[in-house]
Amino acid sequence: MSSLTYDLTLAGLSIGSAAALTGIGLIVTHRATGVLNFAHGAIAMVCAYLLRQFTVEWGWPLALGASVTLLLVAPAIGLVLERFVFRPLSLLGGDPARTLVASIGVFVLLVGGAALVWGTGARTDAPTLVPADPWRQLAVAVALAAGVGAVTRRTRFGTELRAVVDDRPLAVLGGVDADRVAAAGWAFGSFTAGLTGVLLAPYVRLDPYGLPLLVIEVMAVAVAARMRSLPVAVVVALGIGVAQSQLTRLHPSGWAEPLLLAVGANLFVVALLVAALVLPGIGTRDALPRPVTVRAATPPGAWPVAVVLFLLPLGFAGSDLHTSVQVPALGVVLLSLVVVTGRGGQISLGQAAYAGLGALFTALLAAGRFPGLPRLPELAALAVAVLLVAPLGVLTGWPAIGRHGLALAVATFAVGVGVSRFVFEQPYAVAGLSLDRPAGFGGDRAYYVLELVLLAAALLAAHTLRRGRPGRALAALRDHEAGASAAGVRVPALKLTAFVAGAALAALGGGMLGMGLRAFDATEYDPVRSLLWFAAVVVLGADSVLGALVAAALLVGLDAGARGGVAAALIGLLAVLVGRFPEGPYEALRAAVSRLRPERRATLTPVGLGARRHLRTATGGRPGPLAPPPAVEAVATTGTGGRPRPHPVPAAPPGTGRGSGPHPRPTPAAPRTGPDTVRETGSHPARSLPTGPRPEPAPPAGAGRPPGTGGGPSRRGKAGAALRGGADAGTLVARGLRVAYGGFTALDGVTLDVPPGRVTAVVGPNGAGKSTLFHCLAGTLRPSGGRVLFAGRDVTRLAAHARTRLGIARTFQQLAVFPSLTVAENVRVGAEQGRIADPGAAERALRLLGLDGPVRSLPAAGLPTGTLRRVELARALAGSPRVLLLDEPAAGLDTGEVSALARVLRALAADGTALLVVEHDLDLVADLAHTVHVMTAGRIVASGPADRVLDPGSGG
Ligand SMILES: Nc1ncnc2c1ncn2[C@@H]1O[C@H](COP(=O)(O)OP(=O)(O)OP(=O)(O)O)[C@@H](O)[C@H]1O
Repeated sequence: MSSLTYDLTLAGLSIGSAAALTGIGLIVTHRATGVLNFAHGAIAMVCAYLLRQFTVEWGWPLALGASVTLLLVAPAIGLVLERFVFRPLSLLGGDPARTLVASIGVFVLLVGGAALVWGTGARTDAPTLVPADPWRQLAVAVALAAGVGAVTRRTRFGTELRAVVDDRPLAVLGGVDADRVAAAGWAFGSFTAGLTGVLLAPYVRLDPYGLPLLVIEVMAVAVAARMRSLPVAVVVALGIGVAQSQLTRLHPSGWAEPLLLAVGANLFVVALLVAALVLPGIGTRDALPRPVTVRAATPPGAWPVAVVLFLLPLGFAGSDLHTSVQVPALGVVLLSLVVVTGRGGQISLGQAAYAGLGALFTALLAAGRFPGLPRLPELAALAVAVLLVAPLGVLTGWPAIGRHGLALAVATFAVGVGVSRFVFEQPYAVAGLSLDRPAGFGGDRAYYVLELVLLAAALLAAHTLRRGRPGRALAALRDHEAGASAAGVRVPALKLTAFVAGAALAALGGGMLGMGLRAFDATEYDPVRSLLWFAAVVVLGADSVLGALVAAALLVGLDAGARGGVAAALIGLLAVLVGRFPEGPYEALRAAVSRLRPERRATLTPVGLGARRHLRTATGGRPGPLAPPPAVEAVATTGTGGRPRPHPVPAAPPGTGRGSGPHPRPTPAAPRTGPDTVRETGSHPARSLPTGPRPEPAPPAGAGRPPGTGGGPSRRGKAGAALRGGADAGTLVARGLRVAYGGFTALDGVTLDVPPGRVTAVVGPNGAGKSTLFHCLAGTLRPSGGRVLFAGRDVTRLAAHARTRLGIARTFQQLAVFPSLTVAENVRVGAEQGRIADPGAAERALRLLGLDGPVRSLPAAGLPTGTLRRVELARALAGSPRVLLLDEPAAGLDTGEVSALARVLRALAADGTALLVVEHDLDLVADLAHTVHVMTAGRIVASGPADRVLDPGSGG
């Protein structure tokens, strides 16, 4: 090996060792606690500053300073974080979105705190702990990895750690002290962070922003190791380190030279992009699309106050006015996060990249340096820049389609870092670039007026995106992605739209910021800003436009007078605490105030209680359609105290499977109830829904309609009838469906028909494959073999939302409502995204399910299960479906509610809808279904009319 190669390899091993340490720390913390610690780099930076403080400022011996820093302070930071930040969150359910916000909060808090204490300037006198000897650094990293590996594999603690990682609740039940495991994970993770910081500090710029970012960039190492394997992390870290070092020998020429040089110098960033965007999402706990925030209530009178406050700077002069110029611009940037994260529920840690691109493109366009475009006046340049940046929103929108939680956080952060390193910091893009304000708006006051106009336009855009149809779809996406898809929301397209709109808004704000400062300054759009802005918007109520404006004013105002870092420290502190107040900052404050005034507590009824109170009023004393009729209610409360247990599910062919307990015998044919009956239920549902015995199976669609068809929910009925053409129009068919999970066959050639006008039921013991079949029909699972046909069309490869739009609606076994939306809005989502745009459909569905009283205006959050089942069914019906798939619709309902549900379902079948019910409650199935299929071990083992299949005595 030539001496240059050898030297470069050594240098690379040195960098790689530091990266390996970071990877080890991140993985250990993640494994012990499930938290991807974004604050890792900030802890490293704080420890580096502390060691410098002890040795350089206070003159301590290096060994003492290093011991105190690494063995006392660093683990103590981890323990404090575990005890006071993350343990309370894990007690609240350990929602990854909230722990992510908290870890970003810690990052921002430490960075802000360090800036406050040590200033923002870079230090070049950090003490050298381990001389620039790569072998020693490598030895440290390898020894640590080996030590952790040995502890994990060989000790009791390691067993406990693995138990907690596999299943925390189960481990706790088994006597493992999960808090102790988490505390040890945090202490060790912080120790490695500290070690990384003190090792790196002498060789890089030690400043509050740069070092943390440098450390967090090497997160690629841990992501590439799937947050699990320490040896993989170490090997990847050393490999990238050495490769990056060797690449410095290359001297490419030609047009690609600057880019290749940038890639060579930023190989960890390239690795982060690859690991975050190409590899599948990390971890199993990252796939929770729960909202980061709830709907924030706007305090009364807040808007007029905000308007006055935003007009106030017009009376300022000098530096105050000059500083104020940043507020509207930052407000616009933060509005982009309100749309993407607040309303759409999509974590975006790369928003500064879009803001920066907005400023950069504006500057390039105004300077006539944008390839292929002429020089433009400033305002036109800003407008064109917004249009150019908007489609780049797919850079983060595309990963969001398949990623949630942590995986999405890492992917968007990676994009932000990539843009920063490969565009903003490259001389070829930004050298000699200046940016002026539009002609006529050169002065601060005039420019501020222009900004207010642009802010108003951005507010209008944000308002449009948050209200009305797109706003409801976005909120549905945020609240329950699968539910939104089932309601017909085109989830992938909507995510892309949200990110594109977010990119456009951020670009506008970024351009305004650049013009305000009269320069493109890359540090204004540093990836750390993304984290700060994200935290600021989340803590001030992510779905609140006003919150974004307040955040902008706070961020600019706090940092203007005092030392830099105050705003970051405050926002960080709030972000650390925000998970404790899931109801939102304003509500938390209101609740706190109310605790001081006990006599007013009654007015602060929690949503659930308030909802119930309203519900009683909503039904006006008369039971809704799914509420028990009085007689049943009396039995339910005085008799068995609940509904009778369902019969055991038959596991064998007919004639042997039915339980011996009493059950309602399938009753003889009754007069058919026509759709008119259903319509009448709009006003008096409980009384006018068919209460008699099960109606005769309706003839197949197209084979003639019963009298009374002309009425309707009946516009729906008519539309449905018009669309139902031939004999199999509207029939959902499964043909030879096969699904295997690994080597286990869950569906083994299942074939069945779900014809219009009939209730088809699937029953079977646990694990028979009913849910798997249901998922194949609904489009949430693609079978490995067989086909799903609807109205003669092959829909096997069609996504869930596309099937909904064709007319295949579904409900969920676990409720899938949108808690932040009102009952009426929940149902409207179904009507707006469904098969046919029918403005009256939502109202009819609300009436049919008895949700048209005051309950319609209540948020779904906290309503009782019975009501929410009605909401879900109403949402499905509002899309005017031709097929309705119901997964255990009776789960959680009491006897009266089940009877009422059965009446509604019968009426729907009578109206020509095809119904498939997967149900454990055989009484309900016997009462409702025309055809029953019995499943066992992935196969249908018996099929036929309900009375024959379910009743052993009937000799079927
Ligand atoms: N994602 C999965 N990975 C591996 N196995 C799975 C998965 N989902 C289901 N299974 C297995 O496939 C089989 C069928 O499951 P499925 O949930 O479809 O049954 P089911 O009849 O709906 O049961 P239940 O009535 O309990 O809901 C079961 O043995 C289950 O353990």
